[in-house]
Amino acid sequence: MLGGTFDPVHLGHLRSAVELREALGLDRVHMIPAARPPLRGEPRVTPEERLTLLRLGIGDTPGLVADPRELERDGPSYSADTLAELRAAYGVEARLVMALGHDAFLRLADWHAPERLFAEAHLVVVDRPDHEAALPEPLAELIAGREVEDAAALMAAPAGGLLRLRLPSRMAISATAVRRRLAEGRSVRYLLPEAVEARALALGLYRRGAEAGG
Ligand SMILES: Nc1ncnc2c1ncn2[C@@H]1O[C@H](COP(=O)(O)OP(=O)(O)OP(=O)(O)O)[C@@H](O)[C@H]1O
Ligand SMILES: O=C(O)c1ccc[n+]([C@@H]2O[C@H](COP(=O)([O-])O)[C@@H](O)[C@H]2O)c1
Repeated sequence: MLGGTFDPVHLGHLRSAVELREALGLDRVHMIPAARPPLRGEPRVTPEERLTLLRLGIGDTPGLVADPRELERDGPSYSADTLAELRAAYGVEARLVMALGHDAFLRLADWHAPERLFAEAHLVVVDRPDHEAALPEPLAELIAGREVEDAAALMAAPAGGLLRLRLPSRMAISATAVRRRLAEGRSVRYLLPEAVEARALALGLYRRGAEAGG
């Protein structure tokens, strides 16, 4: 699982998903837009539009799946609930991994039922440029004893481990910077997949003064 607000999806997300799949030998990566992301304000664009952009971004990429399941639940989009659904779908023996960037990882202790995340899945933390910071104390306690050295050690069990990964193509792309550029009418070429860029420009998504929801 690679969950995100995806407001909008960008090449940093998509390249990370491809490289995660390769590094861990995953059958597939479920990219799951958060309908109502728990720890941030309302996204600029509706969940349905963010899902449409994600589908366009993934296109026919092997092994990447745009997964709408969080749009089908009410209330905040808690990852613990999403992982429980994936666990029920794949069974107790499956290796389940939740991937997240280092910036999101730093807030993990504030998430809903963080211990449940480790009961359902492994956590893989992906390095992002410009996001190095010391771990807060509650997070250090939460992950104590969970960290493993490499993908093989992680995949020896169905859940419960933590691996930090530096993927080959670390990309300093953020959705915040993409939204700012679109608001200012500046180029987003090579930050977004072409089809996502084309739709964002055609609909005037993220344009200054545009309605939330595009
Ligand atoms: N360039 C990137 N490289 C690796 N991981 C990333 C990158 N951008 C985002 N992620 C990770 O993908 C997940 C979803 O990210 P999100 O949709 O919040 O994008 P974002 O670029 O961080 O957005 P924003 O700037 O709006 O906070 C998070 O775990 C985040 O850390
Ligand atoms: O479950 C939670 O409490 C929780 C709190 C914050 C973030 N998340 C998830 O983490 C992913 C990245 O979130 P964000 O806000 O960085 O886009 C996305 O799938 C969110 O639903 C989940």
